[in-house]
Amino acid sequence: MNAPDSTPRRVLLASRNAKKLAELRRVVDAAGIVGLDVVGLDAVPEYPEEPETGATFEENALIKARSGARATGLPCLADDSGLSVDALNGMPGVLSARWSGRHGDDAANNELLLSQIADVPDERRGAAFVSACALVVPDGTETVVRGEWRGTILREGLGANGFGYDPLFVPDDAAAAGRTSAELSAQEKDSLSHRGKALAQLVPALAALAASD
Ligand SMILES: O=P(O)(O)OP(=O)(O)OP(=O)(O)OC[C@H]1O[C@@H](n2cnc3c(O)ncnc32)[C@H](O)[C@@H]1O
Ligand SMILES: [Mg+2]
Repeated sequence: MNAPDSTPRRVLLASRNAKKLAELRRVVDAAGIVGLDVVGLDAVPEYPEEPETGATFEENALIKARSGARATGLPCLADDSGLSVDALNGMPGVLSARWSGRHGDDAANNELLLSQIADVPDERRGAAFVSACALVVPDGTETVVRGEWRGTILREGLGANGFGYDPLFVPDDAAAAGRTSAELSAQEKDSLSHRGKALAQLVPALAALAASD
């Protein structure tokens, strides 16, 4: 067991998306795991990142977590996530970050998505945010989990919190009370979101890591 005064175990969160990174860090911190020191990519020497070529969120999360663990020798946690729209057969899916052709251009991605489903009636505007989170430990242990968050896509954006497609997404949950994900507080989003649900399943593996030598 890790004695309370022993050196905390460093864990790398491998994301280049500052807002996603903040969510990952918040949820891991809120889990209150004693003995973990969660660091971002700015705390480690730069390493070449492999392209996210996987066909699934799980494959991409593993690509990111494996390359971080291999390059740094640290346990590495990565998220691959996106929005799967029913009327688009699950797209943008793994292409969510670059749907408009410009990686990370949230406004352009949202605008393109809205135009693509402009003719889709309200009752068929269902979608799910999906997050796969992978934890890879340099000894070879790999854990991959998935969380999903169902909701409906609006016809225009509302709210300024969160990131990505949040202004367009009204969660099905009664607790959201018809607000978009960009109108929820950080704590409300974490308690309902795909990322919150995925990370909750990783807490035992993270706790085991913190307690290991
Ligand atoms: O790969 P990293 O470096 O972590 O950062 P990224 O932004 O490229 O992340 P992904 O490849 O996983 O793509 C995720 C995209 O899906 C969308 N997305 C994921 N989670 C979201 C959320 O909670 N709210 C809104 N949009 C989200 C958003 O467009 C993200 O850029
Ligand atoms: Mg990415």
